[in-house]
Amino acid sequence: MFNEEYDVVVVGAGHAGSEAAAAAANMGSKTLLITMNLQNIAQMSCNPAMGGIAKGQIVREIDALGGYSGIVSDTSAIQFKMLNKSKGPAMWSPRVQSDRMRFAEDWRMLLEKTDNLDFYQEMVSGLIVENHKVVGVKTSLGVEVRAKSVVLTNGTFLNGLIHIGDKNFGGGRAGERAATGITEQLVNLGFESGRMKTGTPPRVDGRSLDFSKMIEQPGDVNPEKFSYLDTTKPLTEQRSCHMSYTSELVHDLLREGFDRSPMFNGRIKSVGPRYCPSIEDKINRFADKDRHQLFVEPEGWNTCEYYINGFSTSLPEDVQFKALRSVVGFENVKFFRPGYAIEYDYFPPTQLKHTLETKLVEGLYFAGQINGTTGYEEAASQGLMAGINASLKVQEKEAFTLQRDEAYIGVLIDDLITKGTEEPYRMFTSRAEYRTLLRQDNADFRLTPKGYKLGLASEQRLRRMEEKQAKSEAFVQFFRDTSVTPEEANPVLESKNSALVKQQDKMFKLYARPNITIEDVRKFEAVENYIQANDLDREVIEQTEIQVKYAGYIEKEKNNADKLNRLENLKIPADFDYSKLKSMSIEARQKLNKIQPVTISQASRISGVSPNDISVLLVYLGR
Ligand SMILES: Cc1cc2nc3c(=O)[nH]c(=O)nc-3n(C[C@H](O)[C@H](O)[C@H](O)COP(=O)(O)OP(=O)(O)OC[C@H]3O[C@@H](n4cnc5c(N)ncnc54)[C@H](O)[C@@H]3O)c2cc1C
Repeated sequence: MFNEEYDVVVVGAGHAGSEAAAAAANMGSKTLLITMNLQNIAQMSCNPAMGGIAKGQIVREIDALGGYSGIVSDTSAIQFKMLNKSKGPAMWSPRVQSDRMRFAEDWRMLLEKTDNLDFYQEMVSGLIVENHKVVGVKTSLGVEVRAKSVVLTNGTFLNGLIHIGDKNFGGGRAGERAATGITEQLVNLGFESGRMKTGTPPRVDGRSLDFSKMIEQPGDVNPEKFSYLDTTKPLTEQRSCHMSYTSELVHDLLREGFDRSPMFNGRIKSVGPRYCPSIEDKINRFADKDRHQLFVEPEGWNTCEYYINGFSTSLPEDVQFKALRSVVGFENVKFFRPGYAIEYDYFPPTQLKHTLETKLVEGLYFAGQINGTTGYEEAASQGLMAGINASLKVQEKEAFTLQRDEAYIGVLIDDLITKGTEEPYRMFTSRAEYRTLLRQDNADFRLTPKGYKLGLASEQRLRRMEEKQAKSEAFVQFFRDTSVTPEEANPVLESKNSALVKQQDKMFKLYARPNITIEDVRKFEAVENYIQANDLDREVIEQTEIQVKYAGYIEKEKNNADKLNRLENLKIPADFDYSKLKSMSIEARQKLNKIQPVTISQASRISGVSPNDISVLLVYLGR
């Protein structure tokens, strides 16, 4: 392999790297995945869980395009929950608790079964760049591998520095060494880099916990799953999580270590994820709160290791231990691993194009935490897009990007490259202006045809999606066409305190009422007969319900998106020099020159660029 030239070399086999390698190889590119430790492929560095609010939608999107994260999330799940089920379907977010070891193993097995993919365990210490074009990588042992494109997915490893209390040491993750060389070389090549930080809670021995004192958190009664393929199945058995609380006493014990906290004594200077604060940060910032929730999450089917969600900390280990022993149910707790914080290098993502290719070095792509994001799902989706585009570039095909109204992945990448990020970026539903369109139930409709066209999504995947679409459309039409008599409708309506009908009416109208559910309309003989005769499954029924109840909202959002897309089609010439637009604000000129937006719409999303600046640009471009 040392003498071979690869189409795509992926550096790092975390969530981003694994998806990137799978995508490139599945699209027919000769791919090499180089990572520091082949035992830790797709290792979950922090909590053993996939999905959650907005992140669950991303996993569904990855799956719909033909990535592996959804499949592995299903095969390694120990508990499933559909979050936000009491809200509208745009907010429904699937989440699984995962078997950490199985997750990594299943990923590795899937990758090993992937054609065109080679593996190599070593640290990449530099890139080979000729005339602003990447042509390969160098490893710390001095091995040189030639490549037509390179995807960097180094996660938290670049000059990683781990902190526990007043101790710190180099590392990319506890027990794994940091990666050196790459940042320094990229900075010499003209890249801007920064530092971010994140943290993780202690892991404990479940045999030392008293679960009878905690509140049980079981999974859903009717669990669903991530993958649209029928090769994975919903769970038939699940493991529960538990909940406990910190207390004033726990907070006082934690405060005893504040003078040795790297967060408070100036040792950690970089910014951490705002929405995943450490326990010391929560006590400090929300001093009026006398308790904080802790979720006690099993790390797998068979292990007794537990993850203490909500207790992320870099306080000294003795302080962590003493405080945790004062939590109800934790009186005899034994530690597996203490919590810690880590600082690492990242590269502000405004240095990237929509394809995740760097603007400075041709053929070089960045994906995952290296771009300033946080989270497995955010990383995996970027990896998928970088792998796809690296492959397309080598094959001299048109680039593949997703727009903001097409996918959360489109929102994520557009936000990163247009606005940049000063703190670890995580996805939220509120970041998507078209979230009614970007639901977890329809990611296959939105993306599987695109994935199929790319050669990533299989024929089987496409057929399943087409069948679901045809069946749900026909069922919606059935409700539009079929009437129900007052005799049949009124007992059902009365039971739901819904206004009665005086004459025959279309079922669609009744079903569209907010408090009338599928269980209610199934009481009409014609509906139940239709379901049985057409063998409709849960997915088709759910899809139909959404189409009936939310048709108006969906239509409105589609119209808004269409309006935006008109602006999206107004292209700006490449390397446009904004300094000549003197009537534009200086800030806008500087930012536009730096980011080089591709369309007027993208330009309008850059912070510091006002509607007035956009008008100046439109006039100049003769619009
Ligand atoms: C302590 C800690 C706490 C975290 N807390 C949270 C949290 O609370 N919430 C959250 O959403 N996310 C959290 N994360 C982040 C989450 O783990 C990442 O977002 C996600 O794993 C990023 O995926 P990635 O693929 O970009 O990188 P990683 O998963 O970090 O994978 C990087 C891979 O690249 C390899 N690698 C790196 N450099 C080289 C090199 N030079 N040569 C060869 N291989 C290399 C590594 O061995 C590793 O396999 C935390 C991470 C850590 C370490």
